[in-house]
Amino acid sequence: MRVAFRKMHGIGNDFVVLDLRDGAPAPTPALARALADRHRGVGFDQLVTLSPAEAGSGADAVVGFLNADGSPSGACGNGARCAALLLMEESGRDSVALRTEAGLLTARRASDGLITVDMGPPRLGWREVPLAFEADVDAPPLSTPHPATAVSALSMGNPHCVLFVADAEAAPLETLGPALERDRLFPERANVEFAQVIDRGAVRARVWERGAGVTLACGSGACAVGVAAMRRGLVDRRVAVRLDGGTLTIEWPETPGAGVLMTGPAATVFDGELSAGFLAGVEAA
Ligand SMILES: N[C@H](CCC[C@H](N)C(=O)O)C(=O)O
Repeated sequence: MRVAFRKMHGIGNDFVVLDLRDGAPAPTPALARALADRHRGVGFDQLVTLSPAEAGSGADAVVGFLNADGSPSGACGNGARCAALLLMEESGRDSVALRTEAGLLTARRASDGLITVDMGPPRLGWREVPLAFEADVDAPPLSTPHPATAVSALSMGNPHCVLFVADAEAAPLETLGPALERDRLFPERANVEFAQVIDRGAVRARVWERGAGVTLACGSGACAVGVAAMRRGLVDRRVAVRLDGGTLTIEWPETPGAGVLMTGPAATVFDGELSAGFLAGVEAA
């Protein structure tokens, strides 16, 4: 069996894209983990799969995401931009629709070669995050001690914990990230963002991702940071979220039910094909 893939990234959040539209089998968590290995595999933060969309569903493809540890993710903003780029290049169109676990997401070309994805509305109920028990999502009772002045929990189709800190550069990502990811408040674990408001138009944020660890960027995390800061009245409804790998623009119109618009680049690195030996090694393990 030949398994072709495409390596892509969005401001350094990197992906292996597997096109399953020809009926190829879905990757197992073991294949994801082997592929994610940056020495013995290809290396990625998330594995992105493209599957055929049902006729008449309005979607161009069904897009799925697996983390480097093999666990599923309901949403992935940077991966959605990359999937959209692939589908736009293939079809020659300037807008596409992706069916994801978080819903039908529309993506379109923006100026300067960037891509905007409507990530859908944030989910702000405690059950939707989800939290383990009923609690205020704007003051979630974390068990893990932390240096934040304010905390917000919310879902963009995947769970996020946004911690507002005075200095994002000094945030202990490597130690607090994994502790907060597995805080008992989060039954499905959480992505963790340390956010420092710079001014009404900019936030500096650093990310520890559920199932992937420190990443250079996280699109859904940038949306979560933007939404949390907007809900607290700390920034305007359009904000630049500066991540380690680059900047995403997050806009959340005030219209009721509006989705969060995320704009940023997407890039193709190379196309490749997995060797029979690699696949056999995963099977045998
Ligand atoms: N890098 C992704 C998010 C991955 C989230 C994943 N780590 C999870 O388990 O929810 C993004 O650009 O939105």
